Amino acid sequence: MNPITTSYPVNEIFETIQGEGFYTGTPAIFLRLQGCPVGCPWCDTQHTWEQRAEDQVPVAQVVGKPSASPLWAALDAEAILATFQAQGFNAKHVVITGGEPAMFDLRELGETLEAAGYQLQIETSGTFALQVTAQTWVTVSPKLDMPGGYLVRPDCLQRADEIKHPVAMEKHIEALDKLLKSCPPNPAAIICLQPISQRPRATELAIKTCIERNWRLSVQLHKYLHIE
Ligand SMILES: C[S@@+](CC[C@H](N)C(=O)[O-])C[C@H]1O[C@@H](n2cnc3c(N)ncnc32)[C@H](O)[C@@H]1O
Ligand SMILES: Nc1nc2[nH]cc(C(=O)O)c2c(=O)[nH]1
Ligand code: SF4
Ligand SMILES: [Mg+2]
Repeated sequence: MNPITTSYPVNEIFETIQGEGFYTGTPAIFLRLQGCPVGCPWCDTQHTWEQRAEDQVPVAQVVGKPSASPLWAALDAEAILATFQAQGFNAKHVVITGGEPAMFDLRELGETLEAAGYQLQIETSGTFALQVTAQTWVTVSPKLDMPGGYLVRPDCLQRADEIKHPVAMEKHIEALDKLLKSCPPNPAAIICLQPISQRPRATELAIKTCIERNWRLSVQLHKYLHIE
């Protein structure tokens, strides 16, 4: 008898260059999962917030479809791997994002993809308990005081390989300082500041603060390059 397999709501699968954080510049397959209740007002992917039954489609419609659509397909780990292979993707780095991918148990997916030679990265807000393989690179982009009312979990910050904080104003740096003081992160975690929506003042603030603190700048390279 087959064990029960986990099904994931997939909004998109595409191959591009990782545009954010530590792995910026790395060819990567993006797996975007549908659904997020956190509600960041400036979120790039608001089309992924709701998972509606009427938006479910066959897999063909989430591979290479226009990116800002709420359509999703239910795929298990084997179907996701088969899609990567059928597309002939070259990248061996897989970024699982969303939406909020930490709402799902990603261990079966991770084990399947790692067995096929892929390395995984998760992009998460840190507001749900992580269910990822030990080898998964964890990028936590903490979401503080967002409309959904979710709290950043100390266990996520301790597991983070990278903390990538979106900033536009001084108060966002202060909020990060307060968070890192109250919930000490993994001491090896790399800290990046990511300007919100390429705003010039946000970018200047991020550059200045990164130089002062010896943190890294993450500029969403894909937006400057006009690629997905
Ligand atoms: C769309 S989120 C999806 C993954 C997860 N929900 C999260 O927030 O980390 C992926 C990354 O994009 C960042 N992001 C979203 N909208 C942004 C914006 N307008 N400007 C800069 N970064 C943004 C998030 O902070 C996160 O690091
Ligand atoms: N190129 C590219 N890099 C990214 N890094 C994180 C992304 C995301 O939406 O999570 C993203 C994205 O949407 N595109
Ligand atoms: S947690 Fe991530 S996907 Fe959810 S609203 Fe915020 S940025 Fe968007
Ligand atoms: Mg994006």
